[in-house]
Amino acid sequence: MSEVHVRLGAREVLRGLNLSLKQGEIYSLLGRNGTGKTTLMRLLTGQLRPASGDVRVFGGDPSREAAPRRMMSLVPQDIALYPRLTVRENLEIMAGMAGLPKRDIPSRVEEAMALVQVEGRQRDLMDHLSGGYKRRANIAAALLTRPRLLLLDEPTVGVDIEARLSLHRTLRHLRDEGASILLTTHDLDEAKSLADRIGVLASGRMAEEGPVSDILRRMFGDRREVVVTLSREPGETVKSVLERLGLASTENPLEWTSWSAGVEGFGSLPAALRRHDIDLNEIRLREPGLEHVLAHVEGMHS
Ligand SMILES: Nc1ncnc2c1ncn2[C@@H]1O[C@H](COP(=O)(O)OP(=O)(O)OP(=O)(O)O)[C@@H](O)[C@H]1O
Repeated sequence: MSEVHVRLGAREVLRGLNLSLKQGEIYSLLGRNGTGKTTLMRLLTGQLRPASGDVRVFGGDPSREAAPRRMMSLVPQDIALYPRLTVRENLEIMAGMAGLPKRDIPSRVEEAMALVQVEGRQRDLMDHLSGGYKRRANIAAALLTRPRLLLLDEPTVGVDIEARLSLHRTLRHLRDEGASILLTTHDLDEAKSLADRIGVLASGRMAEEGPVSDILRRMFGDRREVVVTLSREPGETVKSVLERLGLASTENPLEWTSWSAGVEGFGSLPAALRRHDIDLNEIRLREPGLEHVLAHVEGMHS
């Protein structure tokens, strides 16, 4: 999509957004609540049309043509299956609703269940499944049509670690088979380990985009976060000394941070802290991560 503008009510949610997904990649969309991640998904599924700009999926306009819509599947956050039917019954019904030929339904259901490893629970009622298995079944429903583009809205919220790892394996497998995968997540570890590229939405545009390691290098270079942990909560005098030394407070009153000039170390900071008799518990260097990228982006757009 290019130069996409969307207004919802009085809010201009997207303001000139550009996004291009590659074949065979996992792209993770990050951003604060309300930055427009769900809106972007609704544009791709054709449920919403931009006020201006262009949305193309496999060359077609998903809001006007059925062909691009048939090549994609959306996994919504809420479980969209019947609670009083079994996993298999649900998938058979969904396959019929998706318009698959009757003779293909049993094999497609088997295939989808195998992809998310839910075969062992196929005779269980949806209602009786754990959150993780419900999520797997929901994803299986999206895979029945063998989509070339898979959209997932926060797919691992509230699922246990086993289901999360299983889902990651499934998504990597689909990616390796050539599908494009776009997912939203607030879990930064997930984005880092899973995504080939991330995009950070802020102020209606993609504020940062690329492989995580490239963004970190571009944004922070060799710099490391210096984390100073005090032995006891600082009074006003100590606080002003810490601030003069270039340290910023964090949510933890004992923890103060700044940025090093490079990988070398702390510079003159330990000596300066000693000189001011500040009770130090620990001082360490932390590699910047996605949480720093988000804080940086949000700082620039707040
Ligand atoms: N129908 C609507 N009318 C007016 N404003 C809307 C409407 N739908 C959504 N919004 C607003 O548009 C903004 C973007 O919403 P969207 O759901 O796309 O955000 P999001 O990034 O998916 O949020 P979250 O992370 O909470 O899921 C929000 O501020 C939301 O309040």
